[in-house]
Amino acid sequence: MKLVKTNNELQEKLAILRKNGAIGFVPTMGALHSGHLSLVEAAMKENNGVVVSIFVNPTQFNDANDLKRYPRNLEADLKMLEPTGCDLVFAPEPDEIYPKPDTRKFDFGEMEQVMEGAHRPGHFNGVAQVVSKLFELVNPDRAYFGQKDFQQVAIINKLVSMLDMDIEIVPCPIVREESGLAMSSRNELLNSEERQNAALIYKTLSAAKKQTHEKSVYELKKWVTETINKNPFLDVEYFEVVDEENLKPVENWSGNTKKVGCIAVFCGQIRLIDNIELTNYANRSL
Ligand SMILES: Nc1ncnc2c1ncn2[C@@H]1O[C@H](COP(=O)(O)OP(=O)(O)OP(=O)(O)O)[C@@H](O)[C@H]1O
Ligand SMILES: CC(C)(CO)[C@@H](O)C(=O)[O-]
Ligand code: BAL
Repeated sequence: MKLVKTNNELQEKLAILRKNGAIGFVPTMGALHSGHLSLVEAAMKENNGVVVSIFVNPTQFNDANDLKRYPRNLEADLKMLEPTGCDLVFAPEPDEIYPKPDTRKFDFGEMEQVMEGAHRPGHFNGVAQVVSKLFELVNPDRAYFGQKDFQQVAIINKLVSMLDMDIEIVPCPIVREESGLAMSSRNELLNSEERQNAALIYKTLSAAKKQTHEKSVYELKKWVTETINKNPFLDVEYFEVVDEENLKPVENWSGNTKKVGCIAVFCGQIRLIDNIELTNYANRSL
């Protein structure tokens, strides 16, 4: 495993790696955990060379405090990555990615006007700026993204089609702590009491999944929000039920496409997201 910090070094090593065959790419913001490692493992299975990037991208943060306190620990990240056998770790400084300010504006239409897009203005524009830049630099055959960031996967799919990039986007399942809490770098910022209470988020989503036959979408949204808000550590920012394919909020359970419940919850100062597939009529034997 080789650490590279500049684009020149990256291109030099990539030229050698590419001779072996397909390149898999895992973009991250570091503070790695088993969720990230599952993406790297998937990439290792399906490609001949694997590149992981570690870059806390300033342009996707809509909250300056969130950026300031975002956990960073390159040394620990490299220790975690070593046993995966990945080939290259690209950990650039901001100037390497943004030699001049990136003023590009991406238009994802309605897809970015809900959930994370609505509550984190400019977030997906920043994600698109950095991911398109990283895709240009790494030029991978496949890129791996976690379904914890459910809306992000849809945005990235749209990005590659908008930019006509020949990159397969591979969505990977959510990895959870034993308590059910979705693994997230931001979990490191929770104290132990907060972390214990945050487990209620997934517990409630799992219980909600069992109630779609007896509650309307409206009733379920109300129940999830009230159940979580009863916990003094937690404050729901949104719980939305959307169509898996177009991310449009749905008002009833009908239709053939999957419905996904997506949530953002403040646990103290820390904002956590999670989601669960609520219905899958396509696979249900009626
Ligand atoms: N629990 C998880 N399971 C699967 N994939 C995950 C998980 N957590 C993060 N990922 C994925 O890892 C990639 C890098 O994410 P990122 O570095 O932002 O980590 P993170 O844990 O999501 O951090 P945070 O949510 O605190 O920003 C993204 O594609 C993200 O969806
Ligand atoms: C894709 C990504 C690495 C871009 O900074 C980030 O949004 C993330 O970690 O999910
Ligand atoms: N994993 C999403 C990155 C962010 O919260 O900015």
